[in-house]
Amino acid sequence: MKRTTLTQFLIEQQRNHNTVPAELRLLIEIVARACKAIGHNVGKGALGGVLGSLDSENVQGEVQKKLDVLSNEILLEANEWGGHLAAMASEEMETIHRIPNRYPQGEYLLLFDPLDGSSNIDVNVSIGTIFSVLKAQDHVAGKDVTEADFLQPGKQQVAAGYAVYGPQTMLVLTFGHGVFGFTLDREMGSWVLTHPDIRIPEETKEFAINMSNERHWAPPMRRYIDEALAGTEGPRGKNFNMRWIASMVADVHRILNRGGVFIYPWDAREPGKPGKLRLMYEANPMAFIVEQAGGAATNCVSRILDLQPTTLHERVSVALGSKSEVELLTRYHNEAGAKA
Ligand SMILES: O=P(O)(O)OC[C@H]1O[C@](O)(COP(=O)(O)O)[C@@H](O)[C@@H]1O
Ligand SMILES: [Mg+2]
Ligand SMILES: [Mg+2]
Repeated sequence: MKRTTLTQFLIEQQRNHNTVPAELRLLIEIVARACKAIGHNVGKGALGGVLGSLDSENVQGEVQKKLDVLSNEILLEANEWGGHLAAMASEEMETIHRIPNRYPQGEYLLLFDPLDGSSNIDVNVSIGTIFSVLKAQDHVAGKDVTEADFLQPGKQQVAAGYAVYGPQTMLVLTFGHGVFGFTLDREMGSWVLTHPDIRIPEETKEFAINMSNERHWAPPMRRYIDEALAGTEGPRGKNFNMRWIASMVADVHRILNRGGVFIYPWDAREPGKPGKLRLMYEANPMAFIVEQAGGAATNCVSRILDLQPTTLHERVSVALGSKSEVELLTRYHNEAGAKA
């Protein structure tokens, strides 16, 4: 079997589609290398002293795990000098991180959720890293990048991807021409293309949602799930299965491979907050990947990739996966005049 490594794949993409200029290729290779290092630390577990929490909280008031901080540092350090970046933003940092003057400045902006699924770290369940790449708009050499440069709708992403640290370590990427999955060959240390052109099945009988929040949901959300739970006797006329890993990366990875829908909706406990997940680090990159795999992604009302962000750490409701299901639950919200 012919083995295509990540480097070979990226060079081919550059030749065939002209979507991956050399600078972007280098950036992705550096992110991939950082993910390899994060995966290595994840794999050490208790032996590496990487489990457990720190005393600190991140900007969203969440207690930081040791691996949240370590993964953030690995990504920052790896990308500072070689990533053709103007600046980075992370779920774990209050403000943007400009590339220090001593390093060459580039034209890209990198955003990441360094460690997704933090609650699963200490119980040895799949976790991941999510990232998104934008171009700095009107970037003028020497001008300081600001937070405003990051506030671009997700449809302007030039690349997005995630790494999943599970039974296998995988990297899934899009540049806007399909979705490609690479498995880490742990002996050789190289990413090998194992899932070319991932497509999400259009129809599904499986949903992923945290059911413990049901009593707090808006009526259209309850309608959608109630109808699925009614099974063959209900309006959907079929039985549904449920899965919830509590790592978005792992749930989305399953959906990419066998279909399904992932939902983290608005709920009434914090009515002023649109949802739990972060638009820039979680929803946008995953929405780009899911659309590129033939699925759909909305905030239950409209397309995620069209949303104009107003702040770096903005939250959003998320419904993504098999197209027909996302369209149905989005229609229920729109018919009920629900707000996103
Ligand atoms: O704990 P809950 O409500 O099930 O939420 C799980 C969700 O929270 C997240 O863990 C948030 O990600 P972080 O670990 O990066 O904060 C998602 O990955 C996941 O889908
Ligand atoms: Mg996350
Ligand atoms: Mg995180």
